[in-house]
Amino acid sequence: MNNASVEKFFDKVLTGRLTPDRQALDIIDQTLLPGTVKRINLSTKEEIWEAIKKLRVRGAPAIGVSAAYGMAVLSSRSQAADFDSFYSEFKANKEYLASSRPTAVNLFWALNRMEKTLLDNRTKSIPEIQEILYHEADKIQAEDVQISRNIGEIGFGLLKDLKKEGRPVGIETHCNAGTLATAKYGTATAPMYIALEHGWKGTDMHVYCDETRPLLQGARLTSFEVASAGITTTVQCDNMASSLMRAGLIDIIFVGCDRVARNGDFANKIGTSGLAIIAKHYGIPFYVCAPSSTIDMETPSGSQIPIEMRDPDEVTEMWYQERMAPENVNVYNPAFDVTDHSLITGMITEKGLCTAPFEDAFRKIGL
Ligand SMILES: CSC[C@@H](O)[C@@H](O)C(=O)COP(=O)(O)O
Repeated sequence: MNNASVEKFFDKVLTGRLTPDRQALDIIDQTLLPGTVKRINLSTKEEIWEAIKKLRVRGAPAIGVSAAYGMAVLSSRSQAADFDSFYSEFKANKEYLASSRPTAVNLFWALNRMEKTLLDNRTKSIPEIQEILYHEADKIQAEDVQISRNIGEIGFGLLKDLKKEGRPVGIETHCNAGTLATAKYGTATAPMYIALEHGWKGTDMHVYCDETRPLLQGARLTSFEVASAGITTTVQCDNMASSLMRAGLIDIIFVGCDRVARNGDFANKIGTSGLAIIAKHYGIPFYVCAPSSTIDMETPSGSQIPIEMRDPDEVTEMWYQERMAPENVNVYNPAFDVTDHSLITGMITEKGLCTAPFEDAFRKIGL
């Protein structure tokens, strides 16, 4: 794939943007993928909340970008006559959007950043502040593109070291930490897209996407993205990871994260910790791709990360015509799990590669 076609691919699947009149968010509805590629507009606070809650837009950085744009759109409609009433409307909208999902820290990070911008500009007129909020959301979006690019360049360095003549580099990933989950390159997928930009062919890599039960982000989203970009792709069920690794097909694992605690423990899509444990057993390098906005120095360890529990129907009915389990059976359905820092080979941030001890490494990159 040449650079022009990589760019065309990105244009098709980009997640966070505004409509031209800036009155609504324009997102791809990820619940319909891969069968239907449909863009939808979100203009009310209820629509934005519902889209995040229902995973129409999902993935930690994309949730943050959407929340920032959401605050800019909602604030632009304010009829408030003075700063205090403008700010109290802002705070009510912020609190409402913050209640959509609990685990990905980027949501709160982006909302707090928008609030700080508003407060830093409190002496300006309301129309000026409304414009500044749009500008800040654009900045968050543009920074996310650059952050993913940097993560991709570092990850690409690791891929280059693994390249051997006559055999693709085997990469396993879990859930979707791809273009759909960010503003452009993804985090866990960024090394692959950057590899294409550096002239690798799609056949130089083989990406193994865990299907990612229960909502199948790996099967529906990552394989769709990566295959659309022309990279050799295979989907396997989550319980096949050990079999893949034992067969010698996996050289490296890249995953994303929803929140990284100060000690390096991190929450990511349910199933990630199991993957890390299996990788440790087989001696396969396990890398977490982490924008610094996902590292939460206020959370000491993984035990303090709030884990979202989701609707039991996602396990018993959601993707099938018939029920998959008896009516009223108990269901355990956490959306995320915590991986212990001892299982991580390295954490790739946009500011450099962090290795244990993680707290020291995070301090060194300015967190
Ligand atoms: C760059 S996205 C990182 C994570 O948000 C991703 O790996 C993940 O777990 C997403 O979960 P989801 O429930 O689909 O929002």
